[in-house]
Amino acid sequence: MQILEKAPAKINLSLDVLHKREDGFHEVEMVMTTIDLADRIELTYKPDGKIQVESESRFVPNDERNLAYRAAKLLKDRYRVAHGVKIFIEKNIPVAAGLAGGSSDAAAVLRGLNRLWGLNASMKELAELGAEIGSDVSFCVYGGTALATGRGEKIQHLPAPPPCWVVLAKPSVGVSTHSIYQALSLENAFHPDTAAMVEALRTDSFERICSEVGNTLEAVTVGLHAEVDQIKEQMRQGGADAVLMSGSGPTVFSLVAQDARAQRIYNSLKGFCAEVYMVRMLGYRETT
Ligand SMILES: C[C@](O)(CO)[C@H](O)COP(=O)(O)OP(=O)(O)OC[C@H]1O[C@@H](n2ccc(N)nc2=O)[C@H](O)[C@@H]1O
Ligand SMILES: Nc1ncnc2c1ncn2[C@@H]1O[C@H](COP(=O)(O)OP(=O)(O)OP(=O)(O)O)[C@@H](O)[C@H]1O
Repeated sequence: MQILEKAPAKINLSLDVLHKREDGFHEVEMVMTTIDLADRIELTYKPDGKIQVESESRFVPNDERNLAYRAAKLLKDRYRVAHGVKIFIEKNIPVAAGLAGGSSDAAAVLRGLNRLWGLNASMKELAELGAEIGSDVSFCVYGGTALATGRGEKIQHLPAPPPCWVVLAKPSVGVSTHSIYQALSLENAFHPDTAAMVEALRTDSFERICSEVGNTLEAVTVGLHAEVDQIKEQMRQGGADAVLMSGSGPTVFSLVAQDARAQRIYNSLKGFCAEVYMVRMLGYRETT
């Protein structure tokens, strides 16, 4: 038996860091939404009880360090499952990019194995398990559009943004989320207006969404990788409606309403950056 799951990337429309907690994590307020740039996860039943991971990508580990493996192991242990699985990951989301690629793979494995192994766990239970793997996994279990608080694991669903193009470009550097949070100084940091972004989504206002995008971590990553600012400037000059770095970066995305303008920004970045994508928002969540 085989099950296919799509594992979409996320972007942070806004990301505010409030303070550092005693457990070392930071309290955040993030508005996240999924986009149509996705890994494809193939789950094949294995009767021998083993978990095996395969991927053709040279950037992800094919062993227990893979977040997809960790998701399968957690589910197997917690639900005392005797079955096994072969997990094949078709990697399309750039790695260490601020797009939650690994987290989304883990979430897709939780959703897919729930079906393959017939566990009948609710989405809420899967999201709670996901939080044990990483801060972005709970959001990725549902996908769609949400306000994420706590360290990112407390999810409140929001309406999908109005349809538009998302043009993304990743500079050729990888970024460690841990080191960006470590380098953040909250004195004089920029704080986006989360409530205003939530309101913009609730009132379905593309203009307000565009004027409220903001990310506390952006200045830290820009300080380390000037390419991030160069890409932002190029997108602005191309006429993007909004431009922001996603997560801890270094990927920069722009929101563009007009088809021709999105295509022009995409073409202009292609000559400058190896990894450029032009995709639609997904916005809607998993409901089963
Ligand atoms: C940057 C974002 O991707 C934005 O969506 C998330 O905040 C990070 O999510 P993630 O990659 O799933 O993060 P985790 O794997 O849980 O944590 C990686 C590292 O980031 C730091 N971290 C992460 C989340 C958070 N709220 N505070 C933190 O300080 C911690 O140092 C942690 O060791
Ligand atoms: N299935 C996976 N896909 C991608 N990376 C993985 C996976 N499993 C483990 N990793 C490791 O996790 C690290 C971060 O990868 P990932 O692509 O999830 O980062 P990210 O896009 O910055 O995520 P986030 O936005 O959640 O911070 C990489 O160094 C990679 O080796």
